[in-house]
Amino acid sequence: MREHVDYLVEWLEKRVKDAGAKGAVVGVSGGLDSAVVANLIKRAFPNDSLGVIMPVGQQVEDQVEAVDTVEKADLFYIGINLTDAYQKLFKDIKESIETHGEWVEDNELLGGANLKARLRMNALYAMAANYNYLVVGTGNAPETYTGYFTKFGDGAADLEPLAHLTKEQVREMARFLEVPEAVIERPPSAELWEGQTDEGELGVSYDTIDAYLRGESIDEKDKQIIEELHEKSKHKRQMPAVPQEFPKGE
Ligand SMILES: Nc1ncnc2c1ncn2[C@@H]1O[C@H](COP(=O)(O)OP(=O)(O)OC[C@H]2O[C@@H]([n+]3cccc(C(=O)O)c3)[C@H](O)[C@@H]2O)[C@@H](O)[C@H]1O
Ligand SMILES: Nc1ncnc2c1ncn2[C@@H]1O[C@H](COP(=O)(O)OP(=O)(O)OP(=O)(O)O)[C@@H](O)[C@H]1O
Ligand SMILES: [Mg+2]
Repeated sequence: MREHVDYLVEWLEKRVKDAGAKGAVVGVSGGLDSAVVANLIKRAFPNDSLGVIMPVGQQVEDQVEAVDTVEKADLFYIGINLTDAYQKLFKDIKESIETHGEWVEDNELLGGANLKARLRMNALYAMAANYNYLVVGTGNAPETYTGYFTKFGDGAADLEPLAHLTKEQVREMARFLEVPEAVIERPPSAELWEGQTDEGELGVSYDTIDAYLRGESIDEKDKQIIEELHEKSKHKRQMPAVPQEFPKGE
């Protein structure tokens, strides 16, 4: 594990240097993936790394696991409460649509959830621009494969050091990095609405997706779910589609 961590730390250092940047920033949620990235960027850039805690609907100090994560990693951090920004933007969008068109109640929950993720992305890029840092994402292999992230939200980053790791490997790395035990044991959640868990929403467990990605045989029903999620989310792993050049003379 030590070699793998060293490899990722060196990879981060090289990518940041090649970009002409000074360091790295990550959003820290109190979950496993961002805890690992927080520790990696602290190792790579001891004096040029930043964690950002961005609650919506809570105070920064109430994000106990996130605060514990940055404190244990000795990572410099900034808290920004995005509650007011989120509520204002959500209300303005909803009122404008209601005035000029039709608000679709069924899409409200997911639309609001993705708005939170994209607001965090905005804050991270503003931080990165201020400090001349790169934004480091926290996507792991099962999330990337199934498209379980908000396009241009938490899916928007300059570097993705965990993209090749199964959830189990991320957990092992977290143990090696001495991430707080409470963070390692929390059920993975996007926390975009009350009671949301990744596995509840995906309909399949990370253990099963990990096994699928390792090439092991899994239940046919689970395989179908995973392959469907992968196919439906193809657009999230590609650049936006562009038309072929308009043929000359037509
Ligand atoms: N075929 C296609 N080609 C090109 N673009 C396509 C498209 N289909 C949809 N789109 C576009 O993509 C949009 C839908 O994608 P998106 O906005 O991402 O939304 P969507 O995939 O519907 O939702 C995001 C999912 O990721 C989960 N999530 C989000 C954030 C964090 C975490 C976490 O684990 O922490 C999880 C969230 O709970 C939810 O299940 C559409 O509104 C449309 O604009
Ligand atoms: N309250 C928050 N403050 C700062 N960043 C956040 C917050 N909530 C989500 N994020 C960012 O969005 C990312 C995606 O969330 P996701 O739930 O996939 O990862 P995680 O919380 O780090 O780990 P887990 O999947 O185990 O919950 C987080 O890693 C983090 O970078
Ligand atoms: Mg989480």
